[in-house]
Amino acid sequence: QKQSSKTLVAYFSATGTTEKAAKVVAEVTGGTLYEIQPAKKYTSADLDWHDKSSRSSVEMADAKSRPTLSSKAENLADYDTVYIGFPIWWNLAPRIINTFIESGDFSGKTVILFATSGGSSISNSEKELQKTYSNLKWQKGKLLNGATKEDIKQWTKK
Ligand SMILES: Cc1cc2nc3c(=O)[nH]c(=O)nc-3n(C[C@H](O)[C@H](O)[C@H](O)COP(=O)(O)O)c2cc1C
Repeated sequence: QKQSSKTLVAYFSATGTTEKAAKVVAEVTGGTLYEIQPAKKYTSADLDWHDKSSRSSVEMADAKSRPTLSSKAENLADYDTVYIGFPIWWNLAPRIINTFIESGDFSGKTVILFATSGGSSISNSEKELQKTYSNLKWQKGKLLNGATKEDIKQWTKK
């Protein structure tokens, strides 16, 4: 178990889809699964993207929004590869992903994104995070909509 502790699979999931993908990523990489949890869980009203005043809309409209984590991020020192998974919101990563990245020391670690969405590709979310945190050692991420365990195995091998 010791050598497998080198990969962390951190994910945020509001409705469980990204969580399913994250579990497979952790399984095939032998990584440690870690849920990024907001201090205040998102209700379905919070997730209503048709409502401009819903919590998710307000957060996504504000690039500086940093929703609070329920606990301090996992001790990153043990890991050299960190996968970060999220649902795509507004063609971006939810702001809590920014909170997570800013709460830990990722220097020297390989950071790899994955996401699920209703159809949007990961490109814009990835581009924006890579631009904001240009000091990190990024490796190409992947949209895992409908990905099988075999697909994920092939991708994580690279
Ligand atoms: C607030 C909000 C905004 C969303 N914006 C997008 C979007 O821009 N593009 C897209 O393809 N899907 C969008 N979705 C759909 C989610 O990305 C998709 O349902 C995802 O798989 C949910 O993952 P989860 O169950 O892990 O939370 C949005 C969902 C929510 C709640």
